[in-house]
Amino acid sequence: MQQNDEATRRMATLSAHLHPPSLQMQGVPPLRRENCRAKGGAPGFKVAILGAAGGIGQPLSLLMKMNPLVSVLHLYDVVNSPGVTADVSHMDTGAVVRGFLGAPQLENALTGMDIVIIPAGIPRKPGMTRDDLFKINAGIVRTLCEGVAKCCPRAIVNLISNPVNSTVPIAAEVFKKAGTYDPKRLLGVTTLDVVRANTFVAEVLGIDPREVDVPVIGGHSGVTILPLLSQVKPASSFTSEEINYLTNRIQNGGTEVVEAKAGAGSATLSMLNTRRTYSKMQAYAAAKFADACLRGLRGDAGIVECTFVASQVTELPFFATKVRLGRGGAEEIFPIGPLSEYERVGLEKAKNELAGSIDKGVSFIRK
Ligand SMILES: NC(=O)C1=CN([C@@H]2O[C@H](COP(=O)(O)OP(=O)(O)OC[C@H]3O[C@@H](n4cnc5c(N)ncnc54)[C@H](O)[C@@H]3O)[C@@H](O)[C@H]2O)C=CC1
Ligand SMILES: O=C([O-])CC(=O)C(=O)O
Repeated sequence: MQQNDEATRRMATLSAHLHPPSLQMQGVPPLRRENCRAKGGAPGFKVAILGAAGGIGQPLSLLMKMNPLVSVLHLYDVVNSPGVTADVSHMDTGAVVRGFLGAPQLENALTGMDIVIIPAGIPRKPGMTRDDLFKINAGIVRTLCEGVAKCCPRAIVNLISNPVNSTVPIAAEVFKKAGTYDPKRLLGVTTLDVVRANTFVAEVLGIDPREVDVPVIGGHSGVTILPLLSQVKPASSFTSEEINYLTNRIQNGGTEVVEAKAGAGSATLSMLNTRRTYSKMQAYAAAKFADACLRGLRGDAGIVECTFVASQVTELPFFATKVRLGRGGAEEIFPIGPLSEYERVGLEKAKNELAGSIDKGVSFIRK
């Protein structure tokens, strides 16, 4: 019996070689690819990246392929996913990689996934706001989330596509319509705001950024990005000049990169930040946030990250705060905590702008 299994596995491996991922994507269905997992490959989670051939998608695919918690990695895009898939699939790490190209292959890309990461959509050019991306990205996110609702309704969704303040409400409405909405499983990725805040605060304090933890609440655009400098760890005090400088720099970090790239896109590399380590190996853990979700799914205790999520901490239906990630997604949402007067003023501005962006997303689906 065991011999038969081994023979089947070898045949499937050979068949996979004769029909590599790039060919299968042209219509040849994968032949029992589950038998092609590297021998001894650890069991893990199934992750799909939608928009895998893009500026964020490509390095994210690389890092997810290196994440020991991932056993199956599906790379979907409307262009160039065969090349990215062939390339990434040659890495000698455990995850089995499969590629999917274009709308007819979306459902296969999504079926059975535990986590779906969505960086699909256009990025900003200088002079644009994130909201200027709504026209194109809203429709992209709607279609992809309809696929999620149909094919992997229990998956945890990490939504990266901008404007996050509107695309998360869009996704929620799509899932509500389909009857699959679980607010704990829909997470807008705001980790980059925390990453920037940690970096810029560390620069001011003259300490290692890995030792700094700055909660960033609200949303992911301009004044909706509200760093809580009064809650920085290690406990630190700042002059009002420093508070102004840091708040503005953190709120405009994305624009700083868009302008420096001068038309060639927005932040991609800093999206892939991680500062964790796995045993002896440096953790190439994709976006820090996806890795945190995977550790939550595994059942690790004490996984806390900021994310834009359905929430009751303010009167708004969505708000970014620290949450505890677990097997069910955002299992606990932490309160904002005590604010300085400067932050209280900032919170009102953030809520005003967020309310409009959330409504815009909701009406896009309800109209
Ligand atoms: N949440 C956050 O912190 C951040 C969000 N972003 C956002 O992430 C998005 C992606 O940025 P980049 O990777 O730099 O852009 P990019 O243009 O390099 O890549 C986007 C990819 O999405 C693909 N795509 C377009 N329509 C698609 C569809 N219907 N289905 C699947 N894939 C599709 C494109 O073919 C392309 O490969 C942008 O909206 C950007 O604003 C960027 C940085 C940070
Ligand atoms: O600014 C942009 O357009 C991309 C983004 O969300 C960021 O870098 O925070």
